[in-house]
Amino acid sequence: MTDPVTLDAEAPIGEFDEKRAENAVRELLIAVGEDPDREGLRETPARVARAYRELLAGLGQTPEEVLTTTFDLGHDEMVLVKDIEIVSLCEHHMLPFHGVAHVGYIPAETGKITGLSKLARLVEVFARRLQVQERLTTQIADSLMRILEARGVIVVIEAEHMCMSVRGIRKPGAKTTTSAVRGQLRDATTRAEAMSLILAR
Ligand SMILES: Nc1nc2c(ncn2[C@@H]2O[C@H](COP(=O)(O)OP(=O)(O)OP(=O)(O)O)[C@@H](O)[C@H]2O)c(=O)[nH]1
Ligand SMILES: [Zn+2]
Repeated sequence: MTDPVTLDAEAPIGEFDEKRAENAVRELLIAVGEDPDREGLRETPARVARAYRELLAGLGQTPEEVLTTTFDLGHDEMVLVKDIEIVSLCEHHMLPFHGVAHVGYIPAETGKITGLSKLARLVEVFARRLQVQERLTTQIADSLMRILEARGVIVVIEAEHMCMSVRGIRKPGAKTTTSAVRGQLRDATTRAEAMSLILAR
């Protein structure tokens, strides 16, 4: 069985079986006391299956696929994209958590950099899976280090978890911040500079 915590960033798992997902939703409707054949629910299993296919699309993608475009611009200082909106599904309740990711890196000495949109695509690859926020943060950071051979990486994610706001403890508005810092960005001065750019509004 795949270890969910160390889930290999390069290895997408399983195919999405839409028919099976539909059947499961139909079962769930029956389990909660609903009639899946009533007018309003007739198309619901198919809709929910399509929604999950979309929300979990990252399971079929690898970070290598999206970080293909690289340029050699000779730029060797930090590149930071802020406020990348994310929606992911928490693996404990399969409820969304949503917020923003800030992704920065110091390119390799060769100046190998990627397109700015690719950083947002990379975030999507990992967000569109069943996740915990910590692992999402780590996987983005580690794949940038590995694939771009970056000298340093910082990833900060701020998110609100529906499982904490609409059920359970019911604390809407509570935000969780996670960070992953690698390589030269661990240096106190560089890290402080990155954090001040991230926090600047
Ligand atoms: N560390 C971490 N915890 C998460 C994340 N998403 C959800 N959780 C937490 O996972 C925990 C699961 O706890 P359990 O006690 O097994 O489940 P539960 O009975 O539904 O817990 P409550 O939410 O406290 O009602 C909860 O504390 C959630 O808040 C995440 O991304 N990271
Ligand atoms: Zn949860």
